[in-house]
Amino acid sequence: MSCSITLKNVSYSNGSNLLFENINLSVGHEEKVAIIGSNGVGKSSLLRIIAGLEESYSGELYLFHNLIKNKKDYRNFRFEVGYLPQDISSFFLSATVIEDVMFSLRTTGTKKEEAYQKALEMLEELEISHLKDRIIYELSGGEQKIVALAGILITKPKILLLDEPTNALDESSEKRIINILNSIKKSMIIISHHKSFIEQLTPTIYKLENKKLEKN
Ligand SMILES: Nc1ncnc2c1ncn2[C@@H]1O[C@H](COP(=O)(O)OP(=O)(O)OP(=O)(O)O)[C@@H](O)[C@H]1O
Repeated sequence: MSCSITLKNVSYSNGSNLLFENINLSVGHEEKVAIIGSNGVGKSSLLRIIAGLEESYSGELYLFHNLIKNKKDYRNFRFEVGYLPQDISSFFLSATVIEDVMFSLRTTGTKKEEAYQKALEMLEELEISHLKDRIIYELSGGEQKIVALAGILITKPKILLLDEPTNALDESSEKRIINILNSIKKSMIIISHHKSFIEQLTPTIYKLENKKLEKN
């Protein structure tokens, strides 16, 4: 199988607290994998490792079969991985929705006019065109989640890492996210407490429990 993400014997401690030990996981090309587990077991920490934000783990992380030893190695893949953190309060770098979604694309070297057009298309695709000129921090939590997703999807990463993508969303917004995630062909790891949400995305569900990651 062609793997986008591989973890080999990954262990991680938060201070003196061992969160997980010898975790192995393979996420294939365009495969969707969900991770569930109780509060505080380390799901977000595991996703942060895969997102290149934690270095103090042991074991091996591979992206597209390349061993990632440090942040410098990770830099080669920074446009291939889109990470949506659980807490998006410091996610946005621009004031308005359109500016922020454009900004994401500008970081990849896209010219302003093209970035503007593509950002408009992305807002339309996610059905949030009406929010275009709104100040992001005046939006609801759910609206902010969809704007954050727009900023990630516009750069067309090959891997999506989504930490609780629907935790602030109402039923209709959650449905919209399900449709969007089902329509895009990317390798994904999705963390969620909502089993009904996860089951509409993928049959491949892992549970983090007792420091181990097991197929659910
Ligand atoms: N910045 C931090 N400093 C200290 N401890 C932290 C920090 N972030 C997380 N922790 C601790 O690490 C443990 C794992 O947290 P993590 O967020 O990875 O769990 P989780 O499974 O994602 O939980 P939840 O389902 O509640 O989001 C928890 O005990 C948490 O209190």
